[in-house]
Amino acid sequence: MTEFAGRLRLGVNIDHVATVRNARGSAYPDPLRAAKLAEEAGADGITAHLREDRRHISDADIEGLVERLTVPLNFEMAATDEMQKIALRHKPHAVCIVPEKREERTTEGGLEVAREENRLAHFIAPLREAGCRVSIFIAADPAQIEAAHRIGAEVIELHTGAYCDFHAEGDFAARDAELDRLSDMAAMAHDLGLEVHAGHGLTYDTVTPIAALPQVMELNIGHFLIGESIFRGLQPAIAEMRRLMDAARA
Ligand SMILES: CC(=O)[C@@H](O)[C@H](O)COP(=O)(O)O
Ligand SMILES: NCC(=O)COP(=O)(O)O
Repeated sequence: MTEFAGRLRLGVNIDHVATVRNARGSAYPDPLRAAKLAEEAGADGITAHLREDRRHISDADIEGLVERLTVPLNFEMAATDEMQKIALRHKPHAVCIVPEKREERTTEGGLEVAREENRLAHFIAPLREAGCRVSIFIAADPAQIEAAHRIGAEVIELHTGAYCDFHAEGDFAARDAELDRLSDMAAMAHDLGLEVHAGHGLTYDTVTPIAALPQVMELNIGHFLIGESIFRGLQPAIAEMRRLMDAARA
């Protein structure tokens, strides 16, 4: 394993605890309780996506996380004035800028940084000045990585959704080709001085090759872990993901 491949951090995304809560409009299950359990289970951070439509995580959830977490909060948000104001109010450890469409079921594709470099450079500047580590959620595309670097992002998070989807569909040739692209982009981003993260759709079956990429410093994983927690509990589900990540780096 390459000398810079240190301990790979796990960010647990708790969006879909809120999805279950919102299904009935109840107060339970509480995403903050899940976050605290994830902390105890060894999560290195918590990720939460405050969507414009609040379909899962709410403004109150973010306030509770900011007040109660003892590990870093990675606040996922669209590049809108509303979300920028919320981020500047809370000043989370990290902000990850993600593409968002109300009609989507989940994040589709990466942020088209190259298409709106000037706007995004001005958008992230106050977040960086506020001390937030700014990450850009992008597809494995060199133009997007170069643009993320030019606008001053410190981190890029590579979208692993296509890789995971190809695996689930049994299209292993396409999966392996996407994995090669992710590997090449991780190396390119690292060589530019960007910190490299990855996430979306990762499961026990797909995490190992991504965790083995030496430039990747953090994985953000949520939907699968929350689903798996129904059967084995949240902390054991996290522990197994942690075990697989560590084994990939051994
Ligand atoms: C950006 C990303 O891949 C996820 O972290 C994001 O939270 C997906 O949005 P949903 O959780 O609404 O699917
Ligand atoms: N940015 C990816 C993330 O936070 C979790 O994505 P998923 O595991 O819920 O698909």
